[in-house]
Amino acid sequence: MQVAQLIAAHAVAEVLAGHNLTVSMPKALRKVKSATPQQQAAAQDYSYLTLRFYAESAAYLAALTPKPVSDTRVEALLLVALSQLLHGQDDDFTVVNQAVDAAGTTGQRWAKGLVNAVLRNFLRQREALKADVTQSEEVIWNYPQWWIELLKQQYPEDWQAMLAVGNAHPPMTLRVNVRKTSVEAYLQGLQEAGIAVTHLGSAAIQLHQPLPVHKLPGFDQGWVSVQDAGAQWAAPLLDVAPGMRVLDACSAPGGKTCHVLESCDVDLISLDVEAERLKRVNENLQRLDLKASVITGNAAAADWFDGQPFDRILADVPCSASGIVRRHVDMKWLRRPQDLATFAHTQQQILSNLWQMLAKGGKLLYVTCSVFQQENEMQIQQFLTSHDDATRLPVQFDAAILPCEHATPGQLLPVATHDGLFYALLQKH
Ligand SMILES: C[S@@+](CC[C@H](N)C(=O)[O-])C[C@H]1O[C@@H](n2cnc3c(N)ncnc32)[C@H](O)[C@@H]1O
Repeated sequence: MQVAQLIAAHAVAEVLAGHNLTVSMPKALRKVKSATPQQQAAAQDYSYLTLRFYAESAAYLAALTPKPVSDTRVEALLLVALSQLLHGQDDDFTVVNQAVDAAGTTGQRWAKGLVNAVLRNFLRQREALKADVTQSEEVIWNYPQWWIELLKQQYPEDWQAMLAVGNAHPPMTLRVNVRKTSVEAYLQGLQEAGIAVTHLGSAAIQLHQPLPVHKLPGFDQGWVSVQDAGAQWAAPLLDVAPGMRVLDACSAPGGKTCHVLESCDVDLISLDVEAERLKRVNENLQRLDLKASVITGNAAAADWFDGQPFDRILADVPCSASGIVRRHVDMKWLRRPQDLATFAHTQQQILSNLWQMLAKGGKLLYVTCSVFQQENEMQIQQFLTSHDDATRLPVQFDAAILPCEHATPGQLLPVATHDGLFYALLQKH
């Protein structure tokens, strides 16, 4: 899998230079056109592994090299191999040999010798180095220190569990499209296909092992979608009724838009600022046999609005994604503490603008996939102080319907069965 290590190194180097993995990975795959699907999948796994345990691998690398590695791709290759040696499944000597071969293709003549020396020294000195390397919290938890401090301050009881769950593999959860089939019939189909699952409640079914979607019974026919169980709270909390005029203001790729439409016949506008991402909304609507008006527009502006107030508005606003870091492992290293104020400002602008489009008596559901209170509770408190026509309604997570462990008012903390999300329901009077 030297090819896989090389692709992962390309992707990791890009992330460390400040680019998202969702952009970096396809770019890295394009660089090595000869990669087989198996090598591409392994490259994806290696890049996730490396970014999940980046602080630890980087600390070992610093301890093993007297000065920083001058070539960023060779440095990334070493980080990939060290992560595999620390946390991967492959045999140590295979990892080292493949990394040395991969180094030979980087065009740096010194790279093979360096990679060989660093990795073999690691295998020899691993135990001796461990005590020095694993001193800091950054290395113990594999998060930046500011992130650890913020969670400690905001969640004194739960911060360790939250950090640990963010480093675990995310679950793959399905949502049955109850317009096309029943949950019972779909569970039966999964059993017949030999796919082991747990029915979490309502339309949410968790796979014991992730699968490519096309291997799921009826996926192409729209019987089922992939959606985290925590995200499946949005549609019921929005409390829609037939015929209502509904806006999903930040809708792409359309998970919540489709869930709302599966649950009720409403007149729904699916808005997003990114036209490219809206293509996914259209694909999902088509696959699931659902209808919405899909519009490109800015939720913080009104140039797309026809002046008819909405009965319900879903504002699943852009955020730090700190509640879904196990799915976006690059975010731990790309986010900066000052980003929270920027997100909070954008969220406030979107919220205030959408509020004007809500009918009297209407409800707005504010959602983030963040655990940071600047984007959540503090945001809503600030909104309520400046909008005296707003009442906050209780958000009732009923564990008998869907899992909601560790829920503080509106805040689902990330746990094994669901992501970390925040919900606030506001009514206009
Ligand atoms: C958390 S994602 C939404 C996920 C979606 N609700 C779902 O369930 O599939 C946030 C979305 O907000 C969009 N967005 C960011 N800023 C926006 C703005 N000013 N107006 C509208 N959409 C925006 C992003 O393009 C992104 O698709």
